[in-house]
This record gives sequence, structure tokens and C-alpha cells, in this order.
Amino acid sequence: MIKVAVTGALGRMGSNIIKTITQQEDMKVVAAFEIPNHPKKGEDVGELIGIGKINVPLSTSDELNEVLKSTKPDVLVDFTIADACVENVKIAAKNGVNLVIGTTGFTEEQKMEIEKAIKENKVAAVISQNFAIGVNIFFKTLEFLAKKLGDYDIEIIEMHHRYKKDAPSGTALRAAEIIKENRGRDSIFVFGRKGLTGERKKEEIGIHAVRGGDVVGDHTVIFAGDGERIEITHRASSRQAFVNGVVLSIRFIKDKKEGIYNTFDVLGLNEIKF
Ligand SMILES: NC(=O)C1=CN([C@@H]2O[C@H](COP(=O)(O)OP(=O)(O)OC[C@H]3O[C@@H](n4cnc5c(N)ncnc54)[C@H](OP(=O)(O)O)[C@@H]3O)[C@@H](O)[C@H]2O)C=CC1
Ligand SMILES: O=C(O)C1=N[C@H](C(=O)O)C[C@H](O)C1
Repeated sequence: MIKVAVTGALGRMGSNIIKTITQQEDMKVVAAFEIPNHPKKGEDVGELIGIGKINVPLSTSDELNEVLKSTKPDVLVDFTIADACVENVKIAAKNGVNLVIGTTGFTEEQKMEIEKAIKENKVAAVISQNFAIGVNIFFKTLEFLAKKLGDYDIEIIEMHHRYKKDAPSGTALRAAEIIKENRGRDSIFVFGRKGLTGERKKEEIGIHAVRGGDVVGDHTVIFAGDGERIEITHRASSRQAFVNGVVLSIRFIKDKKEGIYNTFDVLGLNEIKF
């Protein structure tokens, strides 16, 4: 039985992850964490998320060290916010707990802190800006399109629900990086446009964040040429798309000794070359 701890347990992702883990035969939730001073601390997490008692009391992240020591999870899953995630990763790594990290919105410095904690403590982690299987195929398709249409004008548009805290999305940034790595020419990222911007430069990759309603997560990449354009879109209509990838990632990482992996590793997509 794979023992899993979840931070951000009552959040949109955390609560769905806990629900799905409780439906798996080979894994169980042993600890769940929310922010310090949470009013529901100590209450049963299953009851709090509406699936009935699971005998896991809600802990708070200031107790992470001691609760990880007593519950000894194999994997900690983090979908919180960047600042909290960095601290959670440091504590989990010190306790020898492998990680599945879905949080987005990190600074470059925070990304380095996370990598350092994972490497120094010799644990293993899957880090992905998007765990949906379809998004990873979309990423793979972008490798191909960027190789073939690297000279086209490339723009990325993402739309998310009104509650999302970081912009642009981690997925949009990853898409931009993939295009940059594969298009065979220099790239500069342009975040939105305003004022007298001048003509569009060939090396630009435009990135645009739209927020509103309850949109789970839409991403479109436009390759615009002379007389034609290709638009490729992924739309997530349910967070279950992300959660399914998280479950696969928990199974993938549980026995890994050390190293940093992504969802291409989990889904076996690295072998596909264009
Ligand atoms: N990689 C992927 O596939 C996906 C990534 N995401 C990313 O996951 C993150 C979370 O998204 P979402 O679930 O929608 O956000 P939510 O705000 O619904 O959930 C985050 C949860 O984390 C809690 N939290 C904040 N700080 C801490 C802490 N120190 N310890 C424990 N819990 C804490 C929040 O509590 P409170 O509300 O009280 O502050 C909240 O319950 C975002 O960065 C998002 O971009 C989302 C979907 C898919
Ligand atoms: O905050 C969200 O909701 C999502 N965040 C991720 C991101 O920033 O890319 C993934 C997904 O699009 C949903």
C-alpha cells in the first residue's frame, strides 16, 4: 500500500486528489495539511471534503515535520502556492519522502531551492506544470510544430478561472519553453502588449493570460504564417484530467531512489522524437 500525504488538502486540486486516492486499491492517504491556524484543524479530512470519514485528521503545515515522522508517507503531493510549496518540499525531502509537485508560479530562485532540497536529500520527485495526459500530448505536438514552423509568428493564450493566483499559467510558460527549445532560432517572451509596441519581431513568443468564471484550464498556441495559421488548443473541462496524471505519478515515483522527473517520464513520452 502506497502511503500518501497531501498538502493543500482542502483546495480545488488537493480535495480531488484525496477523493481519487481513496478510490485506489494500492494507495491510501495517511496525512493531509492545510495552512497554519486553519479553523478545521483536527477534523476528519474525508468529512471535510464530503466523502465520509477516512480517519485522517486535518493537520497544518507548521506540523509537517512531526506528522511526516509519525505517519511515514512514501510520497507527498503538493498543490498549494509557490512560497508554501518550497517550505513543504524542504521538510519532506529532509524526511526522505518522495514528491509529486503540481504547484505553479515559482520564481527562478524558488525553482533552484526546490531542486537543491531534492538533490541534497537524495529523494525523487515528479515536477509538472500540468499532469493532464492530453496536455502532455499537446506539449509533444508543440515540439513537432515548433520544429516545422519555427519561423511563423507564435502566440500563446491561456484562460483560467477567476480564483487562479499566478499568471501566466505554468502550462503556458512550459509551452513557451518547449517552443523556444525546438524552433531553431532565438526567442524572446513577450507578456501581453500595450501602447506603441512597434512591429512584431520574428523572435517574439507572445504569452497572454485571460481570467474569468470557472474555466478549469484552456491553452491555445497559434502559429501564424503568410496566408495561413495553425491553432492548437487543449481544454480541460474537469480537474479529474490533472488528478489522473497525479495518481500515475504517485505510482511512478514511490520506489524511485533519487532524481527529478516530469510527466514525459511518467507517460513514456521522452522516447518519441520528431
Ligand atoms: N500541475 C498541474 O497539473 C496543476 C497545477 N495546479 C496548481 O496547483 C496549485 C493549487 O491550485 P488549486 O488547487 O486550484 O488552488 P487552491 O487555492 O484551491 O488550493 C490551494 C490550497 O493550498 C492551501 N495552502 C496554502 N498555503 C498552504 C500551506 N502552507 N500548507 C498547506 N496548504 C496551504 C490553500 O489554503 P487557503 O485557501 O486557506 O489559502 C488551499 O486550500 C496552483 O499553483 C495551481 O496553478 C492546479 C491544477 C493542475
Ligand atoms: O491553477 C489552475 O487551475 C491550473 N494551473 C496549472 C497551470 O498554471 O498551468 C495547470 C492547469 O492549467 C490548471
